[in-house]
Amino acid sequence: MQIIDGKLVASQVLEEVKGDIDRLKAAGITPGLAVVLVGDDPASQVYVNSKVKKCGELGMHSRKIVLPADASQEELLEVIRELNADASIHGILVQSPPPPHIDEAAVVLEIDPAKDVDGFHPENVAKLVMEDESGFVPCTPLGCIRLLKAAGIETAGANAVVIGRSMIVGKPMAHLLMSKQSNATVTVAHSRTKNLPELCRSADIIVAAIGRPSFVTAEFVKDGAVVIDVGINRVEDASAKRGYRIVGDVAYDEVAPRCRAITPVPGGVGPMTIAMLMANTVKACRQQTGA
Ligand SMILES: Nc1nc2c(c(=O)[nH]1)N[C@@H](CN(C=O)c1ccc(C(=O)N[C@@H](CCC(=O)O)C(=O)O)cc1)CN2
Repeated sequence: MQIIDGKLVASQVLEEVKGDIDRLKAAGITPGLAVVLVGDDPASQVYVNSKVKKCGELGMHSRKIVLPADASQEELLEVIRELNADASIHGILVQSPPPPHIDEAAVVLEIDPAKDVDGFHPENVAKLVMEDESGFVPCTPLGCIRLLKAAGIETAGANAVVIGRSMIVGKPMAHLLMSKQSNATVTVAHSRTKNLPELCRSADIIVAAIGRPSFVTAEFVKDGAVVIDVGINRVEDASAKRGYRIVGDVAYDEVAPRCRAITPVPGGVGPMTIAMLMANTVKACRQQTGA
């Protein structure tokens, strides 16, 4: 059984990205990312700070904009319009989830698709479906594909089951797996899917992105399957330093012995999200500057 080391693969991606940034800077261009946070959700604060920190480590320009939890939709849209017009910013993202009164779809529509490094804008969604590589692909599924490649997993002809149909992971993941780059046969499962354990047992590759701790148990997994765990769930644990533990959507201890390869949580898909965000920002910078 192979444990796919997301920290290692992320560091390799970041090394490549750093080389690209150094070359852009030598040509007088500094890639810039703007990260917008609405509210004070502790997990979102951690992710936003990690993104800004990573920009600094790579020598990229960044702007962190924090709006109060009661900021209006119009205030947020105004911030995005300003960032769309800022030539030093090549990538823009609004940390998800925003507070409930914010219409996230409308916010995404306001972001210039050329700066939409999260790949959430309908123009980029269409490009993903049409396999137009000029678009931006959401960072987490892009990271999953990179992990499969790094682990030497053959996707062509494989039966893949993606559990979860979110716009941020499940749907884009399904498209990436069925694309001509991957050539897998894909089934998307969700909360209303019948006989889910049986369906998953037919899969060579399972991508768990359902957001429920330890949901995928050994009965879901056939011997020799590859399991990619996208879940990042906080579970209370008084004995843990932070008072909680991060667990995935997969019951790792019982599933891992059955697998050909599996991603752990933490240290699997999570670190890839930020690495692919940096890669998307450099791609956006290149496209906008022609460099
Ligand atoms: N606008 C966006 N919002 C959100 C995205 C996104 O891609 N764009 N993804 C997630 C959160 N996320 C980045 O934003 C993210 C989640 C997890 C990790 C990570 O490295 N996790 C570690 C564990 C971290 C911990 O211990 O707390 C791991 O799995 O090893 C990075 C980024 C939702 N929102």
